[in-house]
Amino acid sequence: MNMAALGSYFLDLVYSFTNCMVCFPSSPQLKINSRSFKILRLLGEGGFSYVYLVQDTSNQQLFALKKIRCPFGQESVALALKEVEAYTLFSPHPNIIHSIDYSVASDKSDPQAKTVYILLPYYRRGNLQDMINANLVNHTKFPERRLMVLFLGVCRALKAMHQYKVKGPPGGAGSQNKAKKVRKEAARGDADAAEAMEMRASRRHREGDDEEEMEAEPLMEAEVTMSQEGIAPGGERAYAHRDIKPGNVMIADDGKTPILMDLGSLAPSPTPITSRSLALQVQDTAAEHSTMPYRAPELFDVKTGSIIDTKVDIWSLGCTLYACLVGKSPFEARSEETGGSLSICVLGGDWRFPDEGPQRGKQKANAEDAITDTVKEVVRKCLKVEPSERPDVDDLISIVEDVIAGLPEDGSEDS
Ligand SMILES: Nc1ncnc2c1ncn2[C@@H]1O[C@H](COP(=O)(O)OP(=O)(O)OP(=O)(O)O)[C@@H](O)[C@H]1O
Repeated sequence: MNMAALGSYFLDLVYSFTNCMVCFPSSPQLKINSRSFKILRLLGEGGFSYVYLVQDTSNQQLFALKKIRCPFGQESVALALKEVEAYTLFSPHPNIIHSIDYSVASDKSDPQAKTVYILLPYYRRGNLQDMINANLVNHTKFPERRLMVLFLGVCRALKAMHQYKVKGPPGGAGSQNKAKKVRKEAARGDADAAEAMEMRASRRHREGDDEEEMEAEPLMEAEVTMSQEGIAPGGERAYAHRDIKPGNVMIADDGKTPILMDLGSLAPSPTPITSRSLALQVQDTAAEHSTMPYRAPELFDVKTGSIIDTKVDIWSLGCTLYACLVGKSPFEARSEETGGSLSICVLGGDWRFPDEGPQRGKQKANAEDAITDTVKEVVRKCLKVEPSERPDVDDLISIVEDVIAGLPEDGSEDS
């Protein structure tokens, strides 16, 4: 790692420790496509990324800025840009995050290293995991109806992904040619030219003078878009999110609308597992992208001849709903209880609600803590070890709508 990269890495590390910028004499600033932002604080971090709260210096508007380090050249840039592409794919959707702008910055002293910045709307209420944590600390729980309405929103976001309809070529042939050009440039290793084009496109988009063209602008040698090749406009091209978990569901400012985020793990679906090497590759990708306590059993031990499809998300939804009801994933809960490994619990479908099993009598004592049977049934349906026994997203939506219709209004609608 060169000195500049080391310096930037160190700064990120300091931010992550301090989680606050006030200890610096003045707030650091950065520019995304000639627009200036003041970095206010670190919101969160993932494997190779940091998410900052930033403020547009021209109008004080707040945004979240995801900074993805790509130290390994074109391949890691393509991966980060795949995430950018995913943000534009489903936009606009009320329950899926969209990106506002992005840019790729070069490191002057290391031509290999790049940093991808993605500007996102800022959700001040945090995510479902933050709400779960608050419930655990305050000994409170989600009002069931409100929870199921949130859950329904997540299901609707997934419907848009699982049943994505291919759009026509926006921007026409011209922009398709540009797409090819950037791909060629990137392939030639002329990443700076590709980058300059992306930044110009981004600027045009922001200024609103060429929105169509921006939509069609190539974001990368795109796994996501390329997977649509050969499918006529209007035809279905399913995608699986592959990392559904409470931490990836933000809560909009109205307190009622869930926003599915972190589209970095999005992948075309289904994937027929035609060889042992593909099985291992899919398993490795799952280990990298899908959070273990929420990961479907078929991804722990990928079998040659099987098909991995969108049912992996239905499993993760079941785990997410359980976590909202109980405080942690069903398999974390069970492996802590039994001392067994998490993967064995997942593969065996070994989980239960806290008021079931040997402790039942004792735990049932507090009727207020009881989870409504119809809500439990939603979890049970999603957590079938055999993927084909899980409902698809349409079935799940109608099940959840029926459950909501049968639930009493929550006492106080906490906004
Ligand atoms: N738009 C946003 N508004 C507010 N907070 C956000 C936003 N985006 C991300 N965050 C915060 O940053 C954290 C990390 O974001 P994100 O999940 O996108 O990063 P990641 O590197 O992909 O992490 P993961 O390891 O979970 O995949 C989130 O859990 C959340 O707390």
